[in-house]
Amino acid sequence: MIQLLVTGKSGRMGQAVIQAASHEPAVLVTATHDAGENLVAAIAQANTVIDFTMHKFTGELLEAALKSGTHLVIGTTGHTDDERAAIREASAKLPIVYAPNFSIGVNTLFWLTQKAAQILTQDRFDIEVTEMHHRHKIDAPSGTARRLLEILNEETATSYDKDVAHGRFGNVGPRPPREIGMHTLRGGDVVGDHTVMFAADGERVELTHKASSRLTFAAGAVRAAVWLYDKPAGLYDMQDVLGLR
Ligand SMILES: NC(=O)C1=CN([C@@H]2O[C@H](COP(=O)(O)OP(=O)(O)OC[C@H]3O[C@@H](n4cnc5c(N)ncnc54)[C@H](OP(=O)(O)O)[C@@H]3O)[C@@H](O)[C@H]2O)C=CC1
Ligand SMILES: O=C(O)C1=N[C@H](C(=O)O)C[C@H](O)C1
Repeated sequence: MIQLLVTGKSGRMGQAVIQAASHEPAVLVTATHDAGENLVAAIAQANTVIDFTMHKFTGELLEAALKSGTHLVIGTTGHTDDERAAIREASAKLPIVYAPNFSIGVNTLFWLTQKAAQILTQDRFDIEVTEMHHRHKIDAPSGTARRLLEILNEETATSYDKDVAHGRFGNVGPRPPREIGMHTLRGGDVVGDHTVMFAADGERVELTHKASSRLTFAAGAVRAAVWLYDKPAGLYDMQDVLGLR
C-alpha cells in the first residue's frame, strides 16, 4: 500500500493529485503539506511523496526524505543546476522519479521528437520549439520544453547554453544553421501546449501535444508512485515508468 504525502496540497497540482489518488485503490493519502507546515512530521506518516511545489523547496524535501527513507516522485520544474545535482546525488540512496511531465502523450512526444530529429536532421531541417501555459506559471521555458531541447541537443550535437535562442528581437541576422529557437507564450488558463517544429525548404513537420486537464499529469504521478514502490535506489523518469526506453 502506498502511504502518500502530497506536498503543495493547496496548489493546482496538489489538489489534482489528491483527486487522482482517490481513484487508485493501492494509494492512500496519509499526509499533506503546504509552505510553513512541519515537513518532518508529515513525511513520518508516509512511504512516498508526490511533490508539485517550487524548486526552492526541493533541498528541504531531499533532506527529510533521506532521513526517513521515503520514496520521491518529483514533478516540480524550474530547478537550478545545483538543485538538479542534489536530486541526482540523493538518488544514490533513494528511489526517485523526477519528470517534467507525467502525461503519456508528452512522454510519447519525447520519443517521437528523438526519432524525428534522428531522421530529419540528416537533411537541412531547422528546429524551433514553442510552449504555452497559463498566466500563473513562474518558470520559463517549461520543464517539458527544456527536456525537449535536451533531447534535440543530444541528437544534433548542439548545446543548451550555446545553441538555444530564447526568443528573437531586433536585427538578429539570418538564422544560424545550428540554432534551436525556443519561444515561450503565457496567457489565460492554458494547461500546457508544446510543439516541436522541423522546417526545411519546401516542407515542415510539426509535433504538437496539448494538455486540457491537470488530472492527466496527476494520474501519471500516482502511477509513478505505485511503480516506484519496489524499485531500488536510482533516478528514474516517466519514460522508465511507461517502459518507453
Ligand atoms: N511534472 C508535471 O507533469 C507537472 C509539473 N508541474 C510543476 O509543478 C509545480 C507546481 O505547479 P502548480 O501546482 O501549478 O503551482 P501552484 O502555485 O498552484 O502550487 C504550488 C504549491 O506549492 C506550495 N509551495 C510554494 N512554495 C513552497 C515552499 N517554499 N515550500 C513548500 N511549499 C511551497 C504552494 O503553497 P502556498 O500556496 O502556501 O504558497 C502551493 O501549494 C510547478 O513547478 C509546475 O511547473 C505542473 C504540472 C505538471
Ligand atoms: O506549470 C505547469 O502548469 C506545467 N508545468 C510543467 C512544465 O513546466 O513542463 C508541465 C505542464 O506542461 C504544466
